[in-house]
Amino acid sequence: MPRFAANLSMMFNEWSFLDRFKAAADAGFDAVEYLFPYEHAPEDVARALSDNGLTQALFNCPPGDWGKGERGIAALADRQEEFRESIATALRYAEATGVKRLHFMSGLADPADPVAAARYRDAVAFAADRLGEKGIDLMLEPINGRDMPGYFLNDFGRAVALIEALGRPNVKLQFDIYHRQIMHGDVTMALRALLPVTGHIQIASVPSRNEPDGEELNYPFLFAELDRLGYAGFVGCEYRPRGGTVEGLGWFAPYRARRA
Ligand SMILES: O=C(O)[C@@H](O)C(=O)CO
Ligand SMILES: [Mg+2]
Repeated sequence: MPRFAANLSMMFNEWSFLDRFKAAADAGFDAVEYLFPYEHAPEDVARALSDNGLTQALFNCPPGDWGKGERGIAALADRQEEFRESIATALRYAEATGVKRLHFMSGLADPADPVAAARYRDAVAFAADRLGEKGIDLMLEPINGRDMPGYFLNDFGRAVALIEALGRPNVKLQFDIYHRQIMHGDVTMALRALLPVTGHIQIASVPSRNEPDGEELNYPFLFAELDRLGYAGFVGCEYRPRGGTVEGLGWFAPYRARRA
């Protein structure tokens, strides 16, 4: 059975960030993920995890100035120093939370620009080395251009080609099924082909990005397929509930972990 991680950036928004951990545990999750923890001290995040018996599945490195529209800085010109600092910051939170995988966003840049491509590749190699020293995997996540117009890493094939070209065992694919379906479709065959390089999976219905309980994709089939493939990682529930988060957890009932 897949091990689900509640995404606290999208789910449980009825609670303040640090209270979402308890809400997720009460709902039956034993792992959480989110975009960014950086508005909170590392020790406060660590306490929210340990108080509620939760495992930190994943979070993102700082993305540049999110409020001004930045979506990562890895492929951007003249941001190398800030990028390196962002990795150091993320590693401080990784040490506090015990997370074993981190994702950093590529940024908004033309994928055909050779300078952006070289910067991104250098950034991945640099971060892979820093994370590898701590036993942490680096996730590369292709994101669809409808949700994030102008995003550099907007193609699964390109992400996998880079992972294979770099040949570093701790650089892996973040396979967000929602993005995959919008960008390329053929989800099941892609899971079968790419599972060896996949380090994290995320889910949502398509096209609404709500609960994974209908619309274009048959999630019960895909969850069974992950079991058939022997996927042992986390499945991040990165969806926006249609209404109340708890009220929308009907899809989760058959998979809910038994909690004391
Ligand atoms: O799919 C997404 O949007 C996220 O996983 C992410 O990291 C960037 O927004
Ligand atoms: Mg995602």
